Amino acid sequence: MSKPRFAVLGAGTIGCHLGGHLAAAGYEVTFIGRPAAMDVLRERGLTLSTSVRPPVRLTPDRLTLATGAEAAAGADYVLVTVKSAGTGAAAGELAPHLAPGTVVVSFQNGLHNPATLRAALPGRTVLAGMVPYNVVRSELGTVHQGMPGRLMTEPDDGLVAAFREARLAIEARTDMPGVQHGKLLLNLNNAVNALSGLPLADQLGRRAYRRCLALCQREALAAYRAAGVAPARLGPTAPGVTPYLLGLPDAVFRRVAAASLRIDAHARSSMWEDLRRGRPTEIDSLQGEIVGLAEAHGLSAPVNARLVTLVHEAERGPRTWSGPELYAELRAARRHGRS
Ligand SMILES: NC(=O)C1=CN([C@@H]2O[C@H](COP(=O)(O)OP(=O)(O)OC[C@H]3O[C@@H](n4cnc5c(N)ncnc54)[C@H](OP(=O)(O)O)[C@@H]3O)[C@@H](O)[C@H]2O)C=CC1
Ligand SMILES: CC(C)(CO)C(=O)C(=O)O
Repeated sequence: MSKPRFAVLGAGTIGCHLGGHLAAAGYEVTFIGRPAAMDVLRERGLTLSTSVRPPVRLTPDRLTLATGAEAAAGADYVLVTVKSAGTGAAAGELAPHLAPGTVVVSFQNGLHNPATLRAALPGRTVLAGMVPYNVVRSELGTVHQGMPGRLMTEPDDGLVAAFREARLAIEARTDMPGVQHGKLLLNLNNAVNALSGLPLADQLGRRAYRRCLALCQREALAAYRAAGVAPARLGPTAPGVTPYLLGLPDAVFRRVAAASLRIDAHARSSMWEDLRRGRPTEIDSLQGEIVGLAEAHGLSAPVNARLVTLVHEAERGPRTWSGPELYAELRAARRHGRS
């Protein structure tokens, strides 16, 4: 049987990581991205690095590069890896070109991307996917995976087989809404990390920042309870226990969380990368979701709301926050119920 063909719509950090592994394994992959990003790949090729394996280098002649969604025509699988705010536009661009039966997989953070794609792409199969680990663009043409982890997707045998052949660990899940809500709890750290300006390992090693995340997660868990949402357990601890662990002193936390904190020194949240590049962030799809969910159920989420405000301020002019400063700011927001 012939190998399935792939297209990646949104060939940035995650798109290059996923598409690059598939291309390295001999799959036909069309990378669709912005002209400037595709120029870099055309000149430098693509390097996939980690701290644990030798890098994989794809020379430019091994990359099929495009800048328009029409290049996805003929793909069996289209991996959507644009930021959440770009999903509606990407879906509209794909719609005229995808044959019935094409499988579209959202490997994005946030809760609503698969639904947005389904609404715009009738007759195609849209699957929710999830990337649990961090990838950063460490230098031009290089994407670096900074921690281990297993991708997740709604079941599709062909997709799972191809990813596994490409050495992308992946698990088929039948509870993707729970997975997405569990991932959102982890993504509440994106804002804390972005405002800290620190690598993830360093930031998570500091109790004051972890306490900021714990405040966010407590509000989120209350909103989930009110909404009847059961977040999936994605790590060694149950979501309800995590805020407690986050508050432990540094030395104790390091011992307890050692297994889940195999994060190398390069790893940063995708929101940090957005702020660094002067791009809008996904804050409205992360903390913003918690604020909306809380309000819809008669609750408030002032800590998450304050972070929405702080990150929008940082989009206009970055500033970094020390852990104690940010924790004091968020506690004040909680006390006064303000954003
Ligand atoms: N990076 C990470 O470690 C992780 C990211 N994720 C999630 O994965 C998703 C992708 O993130 P990431 O890879 O970091 O984002 P990037 O911004 O690096 O990549 C997306 C790329 O797609 C481009 N793009 C947007 N719309 C289109 C379009 N219509 N046609 C062509 N290109 C387009 C963007 O350009 P432009 O900026 O000009 O719009 C950008 O270059 C997000 O939802 C993120 O939260 C999940 C887990 C980890
Ligand atoms: C992996 C994680 C949680 C943190 O880097 C992420 O999803 C992101 O950066 O967007």
